Amino acid sequence: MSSLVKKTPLYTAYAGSALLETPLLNKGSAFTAEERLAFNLAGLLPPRYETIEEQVSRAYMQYKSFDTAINKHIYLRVIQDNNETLFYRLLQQHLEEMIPIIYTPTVGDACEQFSDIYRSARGLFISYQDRHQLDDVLRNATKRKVKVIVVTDGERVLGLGDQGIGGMGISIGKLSLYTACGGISPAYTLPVMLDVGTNNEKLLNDPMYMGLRQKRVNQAEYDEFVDLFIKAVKRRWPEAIIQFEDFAQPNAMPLLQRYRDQVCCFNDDIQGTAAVTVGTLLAACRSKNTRLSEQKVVFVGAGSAGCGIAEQVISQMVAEGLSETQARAQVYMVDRFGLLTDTTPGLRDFQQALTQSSATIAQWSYSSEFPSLLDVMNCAQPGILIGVSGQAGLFTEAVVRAMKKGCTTPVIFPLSNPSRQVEATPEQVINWTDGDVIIATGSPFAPVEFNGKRYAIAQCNNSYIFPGVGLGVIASKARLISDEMLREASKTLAAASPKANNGSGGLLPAFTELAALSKVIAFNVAKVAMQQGLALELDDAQLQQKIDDNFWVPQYRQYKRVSA
Ligand SMILES: O=C([O-])CC(=O)C(=O)O
Ligand SMILES: [Mg+2]
Repeated sequence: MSSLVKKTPLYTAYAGSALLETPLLNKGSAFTAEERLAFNLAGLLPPRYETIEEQVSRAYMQYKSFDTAINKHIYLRVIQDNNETLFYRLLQQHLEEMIPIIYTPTVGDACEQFSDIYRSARGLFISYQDRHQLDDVLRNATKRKVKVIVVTDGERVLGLGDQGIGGMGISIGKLSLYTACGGISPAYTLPVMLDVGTNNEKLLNDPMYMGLRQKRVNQAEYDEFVDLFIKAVKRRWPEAIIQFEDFAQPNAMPLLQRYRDQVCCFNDDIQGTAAVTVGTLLAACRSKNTRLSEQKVVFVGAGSAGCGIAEQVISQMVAEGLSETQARAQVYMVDRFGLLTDTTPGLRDFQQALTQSSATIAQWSYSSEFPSLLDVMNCAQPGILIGVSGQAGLFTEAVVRAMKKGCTTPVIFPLSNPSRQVEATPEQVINWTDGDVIIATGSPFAPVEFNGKRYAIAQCNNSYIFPGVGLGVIASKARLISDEMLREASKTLAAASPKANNGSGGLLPAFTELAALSKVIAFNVAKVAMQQGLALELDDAQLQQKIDDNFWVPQYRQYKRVSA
């Protein structure tokens, strides 16, 4: 492994039970004889010295003893809160099996049941009531040198709506992937939950609910609070990346626009999802010997995520040679009232440039006020269908069959998370297209057998993008995260597609390749940041060295004691 394995000892003043209770430092039974002596651990641990491999075997045996995904999740979180090195070593060895447990889909259940399954503290819960003491709150964080913050207000968690304080689950899950797949040391990551109340009645009436028991604060209070938070972060950790996660539509885009030129931040649901989707679309088009600019693309779900992807698709079409007008004419946004057209009332500002002209649809035959998804399939005959609606079942048999009639090998991405919110299951899509389809989902799905053929289901999830982008930003000390940097991440992902490169295999690399892929994404993204004058100036060898130096591997270091 080219990553740096730190051979130098780590000096710490922690000792005795305090050392065992510090998850970043705890080694449990792996503390050596000398360390047990030096750190006053005698008698606090069973006498046998174990290696991390032995600890992993026990932990895996225990993991296997749990029958349900949520209990496996709870168990892994307990290990994480007890011994982070062991947690990541266990994860590294069983990555494909455990990612769906610590991340989507199980993390959705963990968010919904957050207060019920709560075990111990992690990250920062910053409530609206703390707004005048944010510097103190940030100083209380157990991590001193924070490089990545994933912050949510829990208002739109995956496709599950307002989960209030339960949103903390998604911040924790994303950061676990930053470490497992992007090599960011857990010592540098901080999950944050901004608790401004919840409008979820079920939570407000739940005696177990641990968040503020009030309705969400009003818009002016909210904006002021978020602003105080961003400023406090800027004072405490000026270089930290702030990843906005699972904010509801009315806040997601405005917050991104307000802060993206001031602080090193991005919105994972808008920009991360757009980057992974465009990358996966490029791979799909390449494996079909076509170009994105030759396709008509239909989106179901015209929220900030759908519109964010649509704008990136348009940029890509323009980069391939279309005029902007041509590109926009090839993109169709459908929401619950039907196709967005220039006569649709009440459009949000980010939807306005994504409408179809009434002149185009005047030639269509449709019966309701605005063309339905099925009408769009029949009349526009798109080659690509993308679901970001958060609504299960919207890709009906009629819709998929109509699409198949109008094109060869449709590209269908039901992306809503977690699995139960998916617009159609891979099995349905494969059945309704007689197996002639390129498919990717947002949450993981098992391979599908159809007519003796096995279809691997690519997981088009932003986890292909953010760990590598984060690593690149940290390694190059980039000040901001530009669209060009994210576009480079998409291109790098597309270039790694086994199916596009070899004609067979998965549309996207396996999750087990993610650490290696993240390093390549980091390198390419950092190069773009440098070209744009946003980062340190490094030559290729220096940059690679920085990436390797920043790539943490889960191994115990030797400890030496310093007096407190
Ligand atoms: O967390 C995921 O799996 C993808 C994502 O950002 C979302 O659905 O909000
Ligand atoms: Mg999200």
